[in-house]
This record gives sequence, C-alpha cells and structure tokens, in this order.
Amino acid sequence: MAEAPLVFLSAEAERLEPRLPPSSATSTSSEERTLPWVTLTFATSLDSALSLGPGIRTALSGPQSKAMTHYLRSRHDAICVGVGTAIADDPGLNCRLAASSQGPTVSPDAGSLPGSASAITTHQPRPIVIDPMLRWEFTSQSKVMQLAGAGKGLAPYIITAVAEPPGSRKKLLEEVGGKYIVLDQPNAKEPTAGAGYRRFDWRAILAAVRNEGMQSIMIEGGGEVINSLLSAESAELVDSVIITIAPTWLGPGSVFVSPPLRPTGPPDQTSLIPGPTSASKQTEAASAVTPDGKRRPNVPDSLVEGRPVQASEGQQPDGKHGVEAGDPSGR
Ligand SMILES: NC(=O)C1=CN([C@@H]2O[C@H](COP(=O)(O)OP(=O)(O)OC[C@H]3O[C@@H](n4cnc5c(N)ncnc54)[C@H](O)[C@@H]3O)[C@@H](O)[C@H]2O)C=CC1
Ligand SMILES: Nc1nc(O)c(N)c(N[C@@H]2O[C@H](COP(=O)(O)O)[C@@H](O)[C@H]2O)n1
Repeated sequence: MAEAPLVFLSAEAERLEPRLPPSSATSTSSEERTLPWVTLTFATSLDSALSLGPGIRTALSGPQSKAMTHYLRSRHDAICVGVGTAIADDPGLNCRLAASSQGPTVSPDAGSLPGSASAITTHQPRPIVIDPMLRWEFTSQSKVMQLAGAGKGLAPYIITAVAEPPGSRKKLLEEVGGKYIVLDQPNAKEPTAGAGYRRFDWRAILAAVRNEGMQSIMIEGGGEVINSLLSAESAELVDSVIITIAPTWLGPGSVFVSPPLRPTGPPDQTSLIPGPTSASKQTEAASAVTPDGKRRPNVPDSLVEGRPVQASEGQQPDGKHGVEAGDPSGR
C-alpha cells in the first residue's frame, strides 16, 4: 500500500529551527565552514536501542516523529547511514513530506521559512552511505536506486576505501547520478575493527561531503556510525542531536546507542564524552517516562517533550514520544 504523504506542522518546525543548519537562502556563514553542519538524529527505545538486531529494520517512530524526520531531511543537503543500515533496511533516504501549499503542511523547500507555504520545490538530501569494504550489494531494485531513477530522491554517494570499485556497480550508480567517493586511508590510529577494516576519521568523511558542495548533513545511524561519531575524537563535530524516544524496550541482542567511554576514569557521567546533552541527557530523558507512557514525577520538562500519540501511530499505540535536541559538545 502506498505511504500516505507526511505532514509536519509549522509550529513544530519553528521549534526545531534553532537546532537546524542556517537556511542557505538567508545565511552565508555555512559557506565559510570547512566542514558541513552535522545533525545527528535517530530513534531509540527506552533502553537506547535502535533496532531489534543488526539486520532488523525496526519501526520506533510514529507518523508525527516520522514527519519530523522527513522535515529534517528537507533541511539538510545530505543524509548519511552506515552500510549496516543500508543492508538491513533497504532505505529510501529521500524526503516524502507532502508538497502542498494548502493547510498546515510545511513547505519542504529548504530555502523558505517554516510555515511559508508559497513556492514548493521539494528539496531532496543526497544519500551518503559509508561502506569502506563495499559490502552493500545494491541493485537497480534497491529502494534508493528506484527513487533516484523515478526522480523522487537523489542517488547515493558511497564512501569507500576500495580504490577501484567494480565497474558494473559504478555504472549502475552513475546512471542515476550517484558515485563512489574513495577515501585514501581509513583512520590509521584506530585498531582494526571486527569486520577487518579501519574506521575513517569522521573529519575526512565530512570534508569529503563538504568537498562535494554540501553544507549540511544529517546522520541517521546505525549503531556503529552513531557510536563512532560520539567517540571522544569526533563528538565535537556534531552541531545538533535530535532523538525520538519510543516508550518500549527492545532488550538484549539489540543494536544499542552506547558511545565509548574515555579509556581512563570511572564509568560515570564525568567520563561520558563531552558534555551532558547527548548520552547522559538521553538516559535521563528515557528514564523520565514509565513503561506505560506516563511521566515519572520530578522530571524537568526540559528533558522530555512528549505528547500523546494516536492509536494509529505505528508500533507504540498507547505511548508517548519525545524529541530531545542538544549540542553534544556543550557549545
Ligand atoms: N532507529 C533508528 O533511528 C535507526 C536504526 N538503524 C538500525 O541500525 C541497525 C544497523 O546498525 P549497525 O549494524 O551498527 O550498522 P551501521 O549502519 O552503523 O553500519 C556499520 C558499518 O558502517 C561502516 N562504518 C560505520 N562507521 C564507520 C567509520 N567511522 N569509518 C568507516 N566505516 C564505518 C562499517 O562498514 C560498519 O561495519 C539496523 O538494524 C538499522 O535498522 C539505523 C539507523 C537509524
Ligand atoms: N527516525 C527513525 N525512526 C525509526 O523508527 C527508524 N527505524 C528510523 N530508521 C532510519 O530511517 C531509514 C529508513 O528510511 P526510509 O523510510 O526507507 O526512507 C533507515 O534506514 C534508518 O536510517 N528512523
């Protein structure tokens, strides 16, 4: 069944605006940045899980939160996932906000102010897939490729360490406007990770994105992407964090957001990297809601901005969801 067009209210968009990259129409400051504006945004359960398992697409967001995500997609030049997510989810990574000048729908035009329902030109973000070893076996049937072919989204740029990607895939990508971006050296400082690759330095990833003319990127996941970005070395690169928290637990075996602690010091808040607004605030926000969706007493309003959701809202019929925005670097 076709997905109903997503609608995001102007008032909600205005609430988010201070956390979003400057509009390209009104600011030149973003052009002066050497790296793009980075928004980290994802949905978790109360136990900080992104999905039931590494290969399992798990719906945590309801329609309102999903519409918010698509508004965010309309406000960024690029949208980034790791190859684990590309394989697990076969994602579309496009913006599917209703493009209507009627009613309260926000214009998806990144250049217009929230609520101005005039010129509607849907801004599509460029999908960026981090795939150092080229594990993603995309085909012309992959959702993102189909959407690009149909003009409903952009084709992916794949960031890889493989110097010469296979010609057939290169052709497939280029036919719909995508390409490979080869990064010279994965981060030599890091030990080889389990899958036999070294991580890229996030600065190198972001510089490559900026080099393509993109001034803002939203990073959606999955676990490894988020946890490496929120490591001590790179968390300062993140300008904004926007998290949806679903009132459920996914339990052991899930893919968790759990950024590494510093190598020294006790495992308490002082060793969480850097500043309280990402990991620690997320934990507080999660514990602010009981399993049946009620607010716990003595929890400040600033931590959870929940609202009742309709029974039709996806996987969490009787719960609440919250949007938490913060700056992980404490700036
Ligand atoms: N609830 C939510 O908002 C979201 C949930 N997910 C879920 O997350 C799960 C996938 O998470 P993961 O398995 O952790 O995969 P992932 O999507 O984080 O991809 C991991 C892979 O990406 C590459 N990678 C990541 N960071 C890198 C770096 N700095 N340098 C070089 N390569 C890097 C590596 O090849 C690594 O194996 C899926 O089940 C998906 O459904 C994904 C995105 C959002
Ligand atoms: N915001 C959010 N909530 C969830 O519950 C999710 N599972 C995700 N997943 C992310 O969205 C991508 C799917 O995008 P399409 O709808 O196919 O365009 C998925 O790959 C994750 O990045 N996000």
